[in-house]
Amino acid sequence: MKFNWIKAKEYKDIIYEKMDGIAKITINRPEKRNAFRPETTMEMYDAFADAREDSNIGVILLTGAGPSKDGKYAFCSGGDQSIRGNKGYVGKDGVPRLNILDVQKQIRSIPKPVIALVAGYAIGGGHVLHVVCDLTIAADNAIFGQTGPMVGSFDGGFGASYLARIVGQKKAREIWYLCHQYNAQEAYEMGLVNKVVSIDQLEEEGVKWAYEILEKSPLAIRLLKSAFNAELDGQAGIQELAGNATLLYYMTDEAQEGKNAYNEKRKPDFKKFPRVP
Ligand SMILES: CC(C)(COP(=O)(O)OP(=O)(O)OC[C@H]1O[C@@H](n2cnc3c(N)ncnc32)[C@H](O)[C@@H]1OP(=O)(O)O)[C@@H](O)C(=O)NCCC(=O)NCCSC(=O)c1cc(O)c2ccccc2c1O
Repeated sequence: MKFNWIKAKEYKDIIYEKMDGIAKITINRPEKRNAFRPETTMEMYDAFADAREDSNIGVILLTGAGPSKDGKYAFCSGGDQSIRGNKGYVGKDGVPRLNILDVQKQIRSIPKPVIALVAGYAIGGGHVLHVVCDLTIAADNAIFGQTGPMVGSFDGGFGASYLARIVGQKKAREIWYLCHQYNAQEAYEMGLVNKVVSIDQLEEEGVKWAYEILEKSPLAIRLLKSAFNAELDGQAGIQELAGNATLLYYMTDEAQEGKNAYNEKRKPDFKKFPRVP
């Protein structure tokens, strides 16, 4: 099915579109299996920030452009090794960066579900990208794996610890120590993806899941996301959950009384608010 995506902003390395409450970010470097360079990552950060700020957007899809000229698909093959320096990935400004880590944190903390739509390779830092998304829908041609120990890298953050929460310690260690590749069915069986569909159904399925989520209570979804994160993310996770508690508290008459009293230069009257058991 063809959807009426509307371009939301012009970028070089990504395509950013919106439709009916859904934002879609597509990494668009198919000739490099959608490997990211610092500019790609900066654009992704900017687009995710826009999707966060846009109150009409409730779900974000993250995917990779394809197929490339040789007919192969990729979600993302991680950091672009051709511009990797000795302090990170070097962009046009000559500055080395590992700024995909900022995007990982952003995906986790954005108070809206992010769904990875994976066709073809999700490898290395590209694999970690789908891992940090709330949900993953895989095409039947999807291939998953880490390459770090083969190419002189590793992601000891979410790429290791959150992966282990998803597939278990033994499997996560296997994935990183052996650097094998796993097909969509194997990924489904280890709980790494939520569903496997045919390649021509991938976007349709992602949009269907997004529409289903959009029908649900936005605050309930927001609170659930921060609740799922809180346990693993330590102080940062608790901050997110607590921020949502503050958001809800601000909506109460009790909190309004405090603010109004301050602005009206009077003593607040909190006595009228019950202390529920
Ligand atoms: C993804 C592949 C398994 C696909 O294999 P296939 O045989 O289908 O395709 P080719 O290998 O021929 O690739 C076609 C074409 O694309 C280029 N390419 C593919 N991936 C990359 C890449 N990551 N960087 C640069 N270029 C890439 C390839 O060179 C070909 O170009 P030609 O001009 O020769 O046609 C296979 O491509 C593959 O294994 N790719 C490498 C995967 C990889 O090792 N990725 C990096 C892992 S490390 C990482 O991503 C990483 C990034 C970070 O920012 C971190 C930050 C903090 C901590 C850790 C980080 C981290 O680990």
